Amino acid sequence: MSSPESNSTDAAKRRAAVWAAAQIEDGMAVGLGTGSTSALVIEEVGRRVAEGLRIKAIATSEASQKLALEWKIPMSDFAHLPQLDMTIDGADEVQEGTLYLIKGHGGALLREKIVAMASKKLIIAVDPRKLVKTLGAVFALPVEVVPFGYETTIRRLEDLGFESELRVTDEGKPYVTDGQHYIVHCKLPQVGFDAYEAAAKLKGTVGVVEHGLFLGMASKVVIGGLEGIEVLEAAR
Ligand SMILES: O=C[C@H](O)[C@H](O)[C@H](O)COP(=O)(O)O
Repeated sequence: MSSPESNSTDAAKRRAAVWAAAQIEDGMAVGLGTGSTSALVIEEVGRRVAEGLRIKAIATSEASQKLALEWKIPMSDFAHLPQLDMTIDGADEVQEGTLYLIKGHGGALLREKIVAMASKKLIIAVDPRKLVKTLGAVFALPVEVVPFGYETTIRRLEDLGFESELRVTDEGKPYVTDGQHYIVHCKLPQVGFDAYEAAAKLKGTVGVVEHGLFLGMASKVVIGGLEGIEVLEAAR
């Protein structure tokens, strides 16, 4: 049986998802995110498509692609859609004020970043637990690495000051992403942390494919709540 807390979190996610899906207009090319909140967005988009909304979409993971096809959402790819009007995705953490994000605990950060970069707008749908004052307050930062030599890549991430741990499955095997990479969870320092500096250091580390810091990318963050929603806009 689910607890009252998980019920209220689910209701909050759904409110945020419904608002985000309502931002899609007829004829748009749309990126579909990954995770439990994005699954609710896909469900809502599927409902709107069944009612006649005409869109083309690109998914940020194999799981979201499968779900979108189950909902009969017309799916496409970057060979046919050079640019997307909007991507709707979730996040693990949203920093208050800056709207900087940590993403990737669903293992999809690389495709999520590629899709977000190809979108005019990135709308993030979350429940209130995701709002933080400092990035890394709750979650470690997922960093996608090449499997070859991951042990030495982890050592270099540690040398940069990030306490790092390989993500493993319940069976104790390395977690493998859709892109056949591994994920390393890096603890972010909570004092004197500079997100852009950290992002540059991570990008400059050989063996790192991409990291889950999404800085200056979110156009809007919609937070579902018990009563309704709140929409935060990025200061531009
Ligand atoms: O890789 C996964 C994504 O970044 C998700 O958007 C993130 O983990 C949030 O997922 P959820 O909506 O399930 O909390």
